[in-house]
Amino acid sequence: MVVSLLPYRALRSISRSNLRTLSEKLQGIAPATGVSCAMNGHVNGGPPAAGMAPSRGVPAAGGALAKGGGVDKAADFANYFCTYAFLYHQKEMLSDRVRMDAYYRSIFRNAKHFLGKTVLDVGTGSGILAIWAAQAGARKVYAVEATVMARHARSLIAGNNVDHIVEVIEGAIEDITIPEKVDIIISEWMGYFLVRESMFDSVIYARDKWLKPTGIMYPSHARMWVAPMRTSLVEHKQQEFQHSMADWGCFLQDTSDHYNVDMSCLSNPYKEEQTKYFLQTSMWNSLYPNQIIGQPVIIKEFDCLTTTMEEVSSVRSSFKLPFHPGHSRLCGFAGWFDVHFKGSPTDPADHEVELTTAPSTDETTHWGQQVFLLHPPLNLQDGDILSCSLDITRSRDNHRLMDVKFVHQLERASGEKTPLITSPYFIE
Ligand SMILES: C[S@@+](CC[C@H](N)C(=O)[O-])C[C@H]1O[C@@H](n2cnc3c(N)ncnc32)[C@H](O)[C@@H]1O
Repeated sequence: MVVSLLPYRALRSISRSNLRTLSEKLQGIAPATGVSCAMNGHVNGGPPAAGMAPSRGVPAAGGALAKGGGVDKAADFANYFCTYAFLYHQKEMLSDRVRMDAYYRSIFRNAKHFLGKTVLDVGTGSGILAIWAAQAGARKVYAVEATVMARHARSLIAGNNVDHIVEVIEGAIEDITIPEKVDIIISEWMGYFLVRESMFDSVIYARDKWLKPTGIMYPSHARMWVAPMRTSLVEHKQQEFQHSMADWGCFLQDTSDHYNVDMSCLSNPYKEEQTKYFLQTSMWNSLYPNQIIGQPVIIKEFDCLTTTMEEVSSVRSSFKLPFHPGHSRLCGFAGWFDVHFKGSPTDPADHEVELTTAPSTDETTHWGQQVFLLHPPLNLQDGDILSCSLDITRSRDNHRLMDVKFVHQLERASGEKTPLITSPYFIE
């Protein structure tokens, strides 16, 4: 397994401008392997350098799906769970102040929900949410963690004197059993653009099996957002792609001259591979609000109490993106999410709390935003509206990664419509 030396979560402690510079540098130096963890880490992790394990959940290429279509548990464990077993990785999440403050406030400002209640923490990691639930007055907390991080959680929980309340259970939520149904399910399950990692599945599974009919979900709601954006990354990625193809040309020549083999029949598959890697894979970025050039729209809302597996496994949405006046170029789309802690309809929160991962100058999160670049960018005129449909499904080879299809068309103020464009992307 590849362990990240400079995981991007750690960069929370680096100033925002340094983070940007580092991100850009690293995006420029990683080799285009086209496969494996290195590719995932480079493209999506933004800051992590080539060969480093990608960040949140780390699904590597290589497939977590078994031949029959079900999840291959061993591969899933090796590809997805592996990094969550490292303290450095948990520390990066624990250092995300926006994330931490939101969960902390949601629990302690709504302590009435926890007082004397039973709680299930799905994916307890270090045990932080379970500890807070106990400190807020829970009678019993079941803290379930699939990886050996469960052992660290156990000692952290004992070290904070709540081991008489919190019981750590090492195992996947799908495989374990607890002796009773619970009043609250708490979990931090959100991946990039909300759905990457597919961990919400496990929370839904836990809810359907272990939550009392009167139970409450923490968080209770989640939303996915999309907005039009501008960025110089379009040129940057185009240049990288052109360099890579020029290098392929030299390689063909050298191989022919020195080794007498004509490799040109591989040119098309190579180009396809590089196109996917440089131009079609969405990127992690921490955008400034002024890079958003139109009104963000909510493309999907989930009520965590009622959402089904089917609803999360494929997200389809049609929407219109209006632009702020004065922008002449659309470089792509930014995607992010927020979650809310509102309690339940029968037992609403005293204090609703929001955790947002929207572009911000100071309230940045380790999730950042996912950027989907347009190659080439679209020329805009004032009054244009982009009519879009978005289709997010799970990757055929790895259910924790996503395939995205954007279909879009400009509607001019004059009523004229440009041809429909279909752009495929991959969230890796
Ligand atoms: C994003 S981390 C959150 C950790 C901790 N709750 C926090 O907020 O800092 C998600 C954790 O859930 C665990 N996890 C993911 N899916 C799980 C499953 N199906 N069963 C048990 N644990 C799971 C991962 O190993 C990881 O430690």
